[in-house]
Amino acid sequence: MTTSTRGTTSRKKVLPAVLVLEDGRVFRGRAYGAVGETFGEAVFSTGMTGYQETLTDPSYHRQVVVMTTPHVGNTGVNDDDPESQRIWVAGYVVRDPARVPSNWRSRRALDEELAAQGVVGISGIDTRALTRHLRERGAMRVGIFSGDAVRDDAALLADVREAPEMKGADLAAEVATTEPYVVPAVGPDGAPLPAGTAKFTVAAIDLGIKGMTAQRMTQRGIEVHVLPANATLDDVYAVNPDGVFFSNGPGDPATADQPVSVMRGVLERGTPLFGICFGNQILGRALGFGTYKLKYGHRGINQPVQDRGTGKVEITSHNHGFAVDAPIDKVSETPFGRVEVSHVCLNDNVVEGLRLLDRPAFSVQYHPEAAAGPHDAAHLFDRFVSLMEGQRA
Ligand SMILES: NC(=O)CC[C@H](N)C(=O)O
Repeated sequence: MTTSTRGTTSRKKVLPAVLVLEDGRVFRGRAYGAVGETFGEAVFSTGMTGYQETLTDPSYHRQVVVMTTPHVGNTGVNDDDPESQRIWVAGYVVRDPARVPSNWRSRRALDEELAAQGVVGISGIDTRALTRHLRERGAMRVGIFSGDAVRDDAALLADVREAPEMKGADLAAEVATTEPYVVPAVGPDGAPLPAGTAKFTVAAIDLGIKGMTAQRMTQRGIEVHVLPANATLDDVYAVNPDGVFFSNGPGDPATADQPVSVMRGVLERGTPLFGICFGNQILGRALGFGTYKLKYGHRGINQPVQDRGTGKVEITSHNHGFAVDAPIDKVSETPFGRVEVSHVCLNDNVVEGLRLLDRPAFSVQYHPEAAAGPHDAAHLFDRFVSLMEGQRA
């Protein structure tokens, strides 16, 4: 089996493709995007819109994303919506791709973009049947093969079963920046403020950060110092931060020992702290809770989450396959004081947020930055600002 997961040849004509799940189920369709072969964890996303944001979210590294919405690519690809510099999904599965993209911002067709970036996909399969299968059996390894990569099913299955699993995968450093960089705060007109004039400085540990997350902070007068995934506590305090942020990211949170130890140092010092998604799982671990793999995860932009403090329900954007194992009905005592589960998913009672009662720290498992998704939870960035203001008062 080749170790490459990226195809190279772009599609000139309709070529056959086959999707093989590790439990032996096979779907036959057409090549979509790059032609070749790819492997990853098969997961489904229920987002009806926002495919560009999904494709470029670094948390999807090594995952093959199945879209439950049948029509994909209708608005083409623009230069405004990517959440990072490239497409990160390992493969892409759609039912019925747009034949003619149409939108005023569109620059290219989605299948051309996938091909240009070497991302192997498949179209024309029954994505409802595939989604129901993953829902029954759980997320599992998958391969997509097209063009010359199509061989007999048994050989393909053997290759799929050799691919690495998501459980135990340590991936943040593979997607995060290797060099620190600064995203300047912006004024009301969106223009960057001169260095040193921002209201707050935040050290953001990049475990796979999305572009919109930094923007939600810079719009609130925060100068964001993005640091590599392996940043130390000294690196964090070298930027003299008012607050520390831990981002989303790919892989199994059980492997993220370095960020967990940095976070414990931040909690000890009592600096305001906010975590999103992977950052929520890291806060869970820093407090002494475990994490576990969900059967098929939450992915999409229409997931109902309840804030247990206010009782309010937010419709939120999700992308997680792991979750924090904390009791949802009681306040827990931890080495950093009392903590409550602040948010739960109404579909399955999974922990969606943590809040410390004795320190200025909180996190959510979902995506308040949206992109794509509703803006119901954007106020959480204001909560982070309030914690930093409170620390100054
Ligand atoms: N978006 C994220 O940060 C995902 C976190 C983690 N990789 C998970 O799958 O649960």
